[in-house]
Amino acid sequence: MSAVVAELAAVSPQAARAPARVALLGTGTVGRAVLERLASWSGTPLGARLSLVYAANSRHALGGRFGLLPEGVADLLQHEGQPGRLSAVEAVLQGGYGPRLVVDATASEDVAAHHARWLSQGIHVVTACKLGQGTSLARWQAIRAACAEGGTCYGDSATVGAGLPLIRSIRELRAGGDRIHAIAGVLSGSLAWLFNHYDGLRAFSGFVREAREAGYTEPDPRDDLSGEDVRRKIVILARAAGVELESHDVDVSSLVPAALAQLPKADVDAALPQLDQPLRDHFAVAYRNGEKLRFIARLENGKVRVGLESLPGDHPLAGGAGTDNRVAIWSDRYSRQPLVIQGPGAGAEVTAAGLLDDVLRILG
Ligand SMILES: NC(=O)C1=CN([C@@H]2O[C@H](COP(=O)(O)OP(=O)(O)OC[C@H]3O[C@@H](n4cnc5c(N)ncnc54)[C@H](O)[C@@H]3O)[C@@H](O)[C@H]2O)C=CC1
Ligand SMILES: N[C@@H](CC=O)C(=O)O
Repeated sequence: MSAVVAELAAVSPQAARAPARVALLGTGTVGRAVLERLASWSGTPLGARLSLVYAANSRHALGGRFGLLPEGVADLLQHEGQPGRLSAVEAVLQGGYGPRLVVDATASEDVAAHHARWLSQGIHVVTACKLGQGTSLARWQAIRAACAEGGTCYGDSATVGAGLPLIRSIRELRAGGDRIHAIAGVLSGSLAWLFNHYDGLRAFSGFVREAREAGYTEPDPRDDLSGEDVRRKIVILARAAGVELESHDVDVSSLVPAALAQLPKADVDAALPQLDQPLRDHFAVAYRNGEKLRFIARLENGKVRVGLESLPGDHPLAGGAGTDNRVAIWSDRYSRQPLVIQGPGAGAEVTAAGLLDDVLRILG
């Protein structure tokens, strides 16, 4: 039982049994999968623990004091949703006894900027978005301080590895007295998928479009290809490991040519072929050396770098398939051979499951 639920139980057993009141922000690739998973819990003990009282995307919002049926939310949002304001979230979560939670399935800076405020007001936050903990050190510190102030939890498992037990393992090693010496690995599911499929023959841009259609990339695929998404993830892992660095301390080598980086989002798709020749060249060199291309993040001696590497086929970080993330962690107890964690690192279903696992962990 979490501290918050234990406190509620002490005040009123009715309060402790009340379902948690949940607001879901974002009904895109990940948000839709959250709704599907919630719908699959309907009529089960898991379903009885949560009541979805608010859902919103960037255009519409929908509140239901007595709970919304997850299976009907997408339709209702489109036909009956009203323009939403983030300030409405606190009001809609008020009332009733259950713990209050926001699930952030957006990639929105505005939403991330609200995390600390909600946490300090007693609202737990569970997020797939890395803009809360993976950007400025000041915001990361504010989130930690707000958790302490509000007696709340920040569920961040889905921010790195789409819910793989990465952040948790690092925290548990440290809680057991270990120091983290180094972390290295593939942290991008979309880039893993791209380099597991790219054959140097077909256009790289075609693979990028496939990865986007499959829901592996960020809403703007340049966030993956530029290494920005990986920057945020390694920053989150580094801070969890006790290295409190700033985002700009990370040395990132982007795959995005300058001309493509400057385009408005609407023009990106047509310009993706700008990636093709540089990637063909990288691939040709790696192929001649019998090596594989992998997009790697490394934290070593307090320094962090992110970029494309050409690795021997039998290198420990060259393995994996599909969207697999593969991360090696060296610590006091894993000093010769690292702890290696591998598994799908992108995709709607695994990410939604990671988010809802965090929700259940918080409810205890
Ligand atoms: N797709 C994946 O495999 C994974 C994604 N993530 C993260 O999950 C988040 C969502 O990703 P996707 O679902 O792929 O993106 P998406 O673009 O498909 O969906 C984003 C949703 O957020 C909504 N939104 C934007 N601003 C909002 C606001 N102010 N209030 C309410 N809703 C708002 C949009 O309308 C849309 O419904 C991102 O932060 C991403 O980094 C994390 C792990 C894996
Ligand atoms: N775009 C991200 C999705 C998960 O965070 C990735 O490719 O890993």
